[in-house]
Amino acid sequence: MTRAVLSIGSNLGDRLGYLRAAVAGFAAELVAVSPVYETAPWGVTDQDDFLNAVLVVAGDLGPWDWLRRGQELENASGRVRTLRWGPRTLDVDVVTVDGVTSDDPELLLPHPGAAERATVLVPWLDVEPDAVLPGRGRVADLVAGLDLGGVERRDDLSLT
Ligand SMILES: Nc1ncnc2c1ncn2[C@@H]1O[C@H](COP(=O)(O)OP(=O)(O)OP(=O)(O)O)[C@@H](O)[C@H]1O
Ligand SMILES: Nc1nc2c(c(=O)[nH]1)N=C(CO)CN2
Repeated sequence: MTRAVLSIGSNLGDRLGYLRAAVAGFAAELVAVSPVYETAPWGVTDQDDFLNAVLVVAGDLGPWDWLRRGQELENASGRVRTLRWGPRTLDVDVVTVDGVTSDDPELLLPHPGAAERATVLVPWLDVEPDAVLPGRGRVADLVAGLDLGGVERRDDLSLT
């Protein structure tokens, strides 16, 4: 049994529909679903805004199973891999799995970008106010040090 925090995002096509498909894909393991945020793109800034959310999941699956399930859902969304950090129908990142650390490039844990990404930490904080990013500290403290401009909660959109 493991518990994982997943970051989901979309900025191409039916963004909310793709996020809902990700939620459906983890329905049996869902512990919590965050609000939806509309977020300005980081990395490659010349692309459309994303919708981002965070899922907490738990079940009889290991770290690689969470990754593979996420990749299956990305593929099912018709995701085409072009540019790094470029537009995508669905992205599923494994942020943490319990206290597991991994330096395998195919599954880096905790996700190395998470500590700097308001698009991950802000929705995570909504569902787990006491969350800790292993090795980096309390999510609330990390969020306090970030620029939250361009991260707007969309209470008119729901994943549940
Ligand atoms: N924690 C992780 N979650 C998801 N994919 C990971 C993780 N660690 C490594 N990877 C690998 O990253 C690759 C997918 O990268 P992808 O193209 O989705 O990156 P990205 O989402 O554009 O960038 P970033 O990884 O910075 O969020 C896959 O090969 C996957 O195996
Ligand atoms: N706002 C936002 N920007 C991004 C995102 C994302 O999920 N949200 N994902 C990216 C590639 O992983 C690149 N840029």
